[in-house]
Amino acid sequence: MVLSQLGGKITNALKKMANSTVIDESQNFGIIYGNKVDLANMDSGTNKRKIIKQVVFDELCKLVDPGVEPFKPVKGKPNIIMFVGLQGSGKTTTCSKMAYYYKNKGWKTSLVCADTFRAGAYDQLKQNATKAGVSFYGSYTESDPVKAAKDGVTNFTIQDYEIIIVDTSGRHKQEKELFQEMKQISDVIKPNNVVFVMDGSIGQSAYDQALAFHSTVPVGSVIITKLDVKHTKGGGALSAVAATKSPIIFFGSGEHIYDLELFDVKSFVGRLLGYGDFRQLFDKIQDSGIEDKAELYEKMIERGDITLRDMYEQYKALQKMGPMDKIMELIPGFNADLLPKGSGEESQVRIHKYMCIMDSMTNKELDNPKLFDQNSGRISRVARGSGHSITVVKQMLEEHKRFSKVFGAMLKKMKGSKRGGMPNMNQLARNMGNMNIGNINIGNMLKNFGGGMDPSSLMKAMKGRK
Ligand SMILES: Nc1nc2c(ncn2[C@@H]2O[C@H](COP(=O)(O)OP(=O)(O)OP(=O)(O)O)[C@@H](O)[C@H]2O)c(=O)[nH]1
Repeated sequence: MVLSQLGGKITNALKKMANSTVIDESQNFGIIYGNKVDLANMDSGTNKRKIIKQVVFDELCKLVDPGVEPFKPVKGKPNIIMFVGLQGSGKTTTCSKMAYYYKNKGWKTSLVCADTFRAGAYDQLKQNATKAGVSFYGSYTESDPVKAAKDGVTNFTIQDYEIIIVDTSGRHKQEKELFQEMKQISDVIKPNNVVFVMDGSIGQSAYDQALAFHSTVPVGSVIITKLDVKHTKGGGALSAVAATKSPIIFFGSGEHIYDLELFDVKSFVGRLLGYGDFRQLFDKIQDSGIEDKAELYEKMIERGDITLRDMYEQYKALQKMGPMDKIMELIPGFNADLLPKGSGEESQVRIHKYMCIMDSMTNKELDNPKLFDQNSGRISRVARGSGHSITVVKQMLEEHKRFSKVFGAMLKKMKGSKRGGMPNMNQLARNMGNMNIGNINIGNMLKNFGGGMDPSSLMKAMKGRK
């Protein structure tokens, strides 16, 4: 059976199983659990579904994990990373995302354009390098990709760059010449890691394509792109791992520079089987720094009030976590289809606007928003200073009032209560009925979690997965 079809078949079989009262052994699982589960000889009280689910999960994890340590760059020396993949797989975009990732982790990072084939590749990578805030090398006039790659790598090596990412042109396995050229680039720049980029929606051809690349250059890592695209589960990832015997290191979750997620085998398999992804969610929350703000929250609880400065800090953390719709998709059981299309983007833009406005306020105003009620001249001044209209500043202040009303009530309840006084989701949903982030209604969103769950158990559940 083609490996890429496996994920789909298993998911369907599990769904059938969930809807039936009797387990039918012909339901496809033989391929996965083989002789690992002896259903016939199990006690009648055994939860067979649970056991099968676990075995399927474990076996899929083994298929996605080749048992090879992923490449780790070494500090203080040039780490040359060469990207290869099919045309349109998302190579150029992913190179830039990876550069952004390493730059943010404090590595001296650069991008080299060795795609002299596709008109526009140079401009695309150069613009992305600017967005990512990393150095760029490329040439409009050089038509030899091997020379472009060599010059770029030499240029950055002598300047002590630690991460040098080389983007090459996309190719199909039929294109023998292009494959030869890719090999020449690899022979000349001697990459420490060759990354094979694969579109997550690719079907049956995944195995052959991956093999064609791996037999020409020493692929050491795989990145699966476009896992955010609807109905894309990334079953082809199993084929890519099988063909290259290399670990998947990241996956692409959108078109933006920050849409690159560290790959975790269990999370991925859970996602493949439709279980949601607490691990990713927890990592995002941790990266946002929200957890380091214990002191800030204690002060808020003590005051039972939220200032503009507190709101600014919350926005800052939200911005780091990325668009809201992407975060919500990671919550198991949450139906992301209920969110309006583009809602995540819109909320990011709005949050950015509001933060600019708050940047133009004085410390006194940030700590005491009531000052704006006493003197409307302050609103005009902030509008002028931030480059936004008076209407937008007023909208922002209204948003703060709503925010403060809802959370202020919650904070008052939390003060002095036994388990931190966290209300359950239904209570929160009622309180937040009027609140929006961008065009996402927070009240509706929380109702979607189901009333039984409370935020503190959510946090515990997430931590349990760590
Ligand atoms: N939704 C989504 N789109 C992506 C992702 N990664 C890349 N893309 C989009 O896929 C398209 C192709 O990406 P490129 O980076 O230009 O592809 P490429 O592999 O460099 O293309 P060639 O140079 O022709 O080989 C672009 O529209 C990207 O924005 C992803 O993770 N999610």
